[in-house]
Amino acid sequence: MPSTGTTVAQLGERGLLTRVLANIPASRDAELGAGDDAAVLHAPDGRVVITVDTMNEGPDFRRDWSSGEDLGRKAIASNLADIAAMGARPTGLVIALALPGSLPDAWVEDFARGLSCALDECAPGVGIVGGDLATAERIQISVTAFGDLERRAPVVRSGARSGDVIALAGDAGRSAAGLALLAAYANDEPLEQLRESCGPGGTALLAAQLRPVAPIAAGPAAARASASAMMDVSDGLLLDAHRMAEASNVTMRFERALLEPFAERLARELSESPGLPDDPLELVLRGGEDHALLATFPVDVVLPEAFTRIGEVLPPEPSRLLLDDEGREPIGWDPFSN
Ligand SMILES: Nc1ncnc2c1ncn2[C@@H]1O[C@H](COP(=O)(O)OP(=O)(O)OP(=O)(O)O)[C@@H](O)[C@H]1O
Ligand SMILES: Cc1ncc(C[n+]2csc(CCOP(=O)(O)O)c2C)c(N)n1
Ligand SMILES: [Mg+2]
Repeated sequence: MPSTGTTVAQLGERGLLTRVLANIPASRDAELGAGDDAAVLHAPDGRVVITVDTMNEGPDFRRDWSSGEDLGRKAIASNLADIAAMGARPTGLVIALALPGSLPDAWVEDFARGLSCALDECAPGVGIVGGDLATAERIQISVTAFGDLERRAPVVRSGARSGDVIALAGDAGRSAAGLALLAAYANDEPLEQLRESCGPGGTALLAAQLRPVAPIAAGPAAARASASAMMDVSDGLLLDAHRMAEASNVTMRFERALLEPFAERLARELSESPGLPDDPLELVLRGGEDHALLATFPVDVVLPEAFTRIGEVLPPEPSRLLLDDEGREPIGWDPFSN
């Protein structure tokens, strides 16, 4: 993207809207898209699934690590994962952006490209139906996403039953491994150099952190296959599974042998980045931001293609979380204590 050297302040709200609106896809489900006071979205099921999530420069991302395109992609993955986690099909999004006046306009075009590419790749036909522009000292990105249940019941966190299989669609620990690489090296090395020194495996982990890809289609697939409970894993497998276990009043037991392939993949990808981190299985258990789908299914169900079995649901025990027979604490990401 050739930079014209123009800033957001020079472009102004109108100019910015023209730039942004020119580059974002429309939604197949929009009767009226962006451009008026509000949008009109179809709700074929009659019920609407709604979620909102905010990313703030500083606590949630750094501009020297994430490009505009990275953040556009991450905003789509993290928000559509919440819609998918209800078993719903995404129908549209609205995006509120607060930008510093000094931000180059190329950043905004880059961001819009990230939105479009991620939508094309993981939810074709879903688009941005509106948004809001404001100014702030640091970038804030707030996304509201909508979804349709297609006449199914929502797949809630409280539906896990003793005897169910626990399954995962998507990555575990790879995004956190990418963040660990950034934290360990990126202050001394430019990102390009870091990509070279950590090899293709490390580069893939950086991408998992900066541009996570969520298995959006797996959400409705799980619902069609009678998933009993589901959520996206944003704060870490143990912490999010603990939320599901509490809501369902069950114990979730993960099998070490079934998680080992995730840890082995991580170990391979980290092999050219010595000194990092100590135990890949701990990253699999505690790492957040992969936006994988954690679901439970009755034991006789054939798991949808995207899902891998990782454990089983037990009746409530003193420990809500077990790794084989060892009790585990719900340790993961908490935005207020990190
Ligand atoms: N400010 C708020 N007002 C009302 N409800 C809230 C507020 N913040 C969070 N919640 C609700 O609390 C629940 C848990 O929120 P949390 O952010 O942990 O989960 P989530 O929405 O799945 O997040 P993630 O984006 O990390 O997947 C959600 O149902 C959310 O709507
Ligand atoms: C610069 C920088 N600092 C920290 C992190 C880690 N981080 C941010 S949000 C989040 C979990 C999901 O958040 P939420 O629950 O709000 O959706 C995590 C693990 C990062 N990626 N970049
Ligand atoms: Mg969630």
